[in-house]
Amino acid sequence: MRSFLTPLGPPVSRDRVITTFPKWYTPDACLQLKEHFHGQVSTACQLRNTGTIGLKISKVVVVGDLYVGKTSLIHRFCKNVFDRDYKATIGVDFEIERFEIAGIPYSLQIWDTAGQEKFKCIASAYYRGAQVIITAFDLTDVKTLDHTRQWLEDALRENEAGSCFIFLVGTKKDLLSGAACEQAEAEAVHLANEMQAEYWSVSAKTEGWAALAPGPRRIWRKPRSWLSHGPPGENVKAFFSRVAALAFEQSVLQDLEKRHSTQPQVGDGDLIRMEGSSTETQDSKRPASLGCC
Ligand SMILES: Nc1nc2c(ncn2[C@@H]2O[C@H](COP(=O)(O)OP(=O)(O)OP(=O)(O)O)[C@@H](O)[C@H]2O)c(=O)[nH]1
Ligand SMILES: [Mg+2]
Repeated sequence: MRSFLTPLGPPVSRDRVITTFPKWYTPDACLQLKEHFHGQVSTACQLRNTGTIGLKISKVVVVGDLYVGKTSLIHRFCKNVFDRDYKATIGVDFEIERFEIAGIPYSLQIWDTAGQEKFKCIASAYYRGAQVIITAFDLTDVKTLDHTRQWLEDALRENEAGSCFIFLVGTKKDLLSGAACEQAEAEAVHLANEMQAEYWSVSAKTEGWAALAPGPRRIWRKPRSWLSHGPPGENVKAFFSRVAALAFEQSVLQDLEKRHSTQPQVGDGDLIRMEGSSTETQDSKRPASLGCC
């Protein structure tokens, strides 16, 4: 099927290609339990009938207290780096990440906002038009979890109710283990349900094979730390893939619905034109978005 269809833009890096629907972190606090793309979305993607979605950039805003690790989370995903030194974000910053989802190009514009009170009014000016709101807190600091309610309220004030996907993200997972981690996650899952958010625990710090692998001549085995921490930036890539897939699917469905509602219905006009009854074909009457080129 793909071979005779025109490619939509330059290819993206391999680790930004999403072919199967990414899974939730915990079924106890997730936005959708399903494991596949919506049937209509899969069909539209196969036929490349996704309208302008391939050109669309969805806005994601990341909010939360200062020092919780918002910038670190974004930098781990977009640049695969981790900086131990704290440099407060002043106002806002953003990164654009390109994906290919079910064969269709798709981009996220990820807005990193300042957690410091003195920058709050600058940052809040950028909340509008978000398709995804990520509220971040530090798993080792319960105060920051309490504050996520307020951050979310502020972000929602600038957006239409019910129009955004909400995520609650516990950061610095590497600093907690065992019962302490379970306790922190249980509290967060409870709050996520209250907020109608999906919950994820992540670490921007965990290093992968690049830092842990022995010299190039020796046979490299999966480092022991991977067993508990996984690859670099535990859950970071999985989390953003989930964000991208949910936002993408919603965009395609909205686009299909919009196009369906603007299609002429039988009986809409004065006459029902029979096929071949006029020199003007039905195709020439279709809205431009349904054309093949
Ligand atoms: N151990 C550990 N430290 C982290 C992690 N993520 C961030 N940090 C550290 O936490 C500190 C704050 O991180 P930032 O990402 O700058 O925090 P921020 O939320 O962007 O802060 P503001 O920009 O002031 O709102 C830095 O010293 C980071 O190195 C993590 O996953 N694990
Ligand atoms: Mg920051």
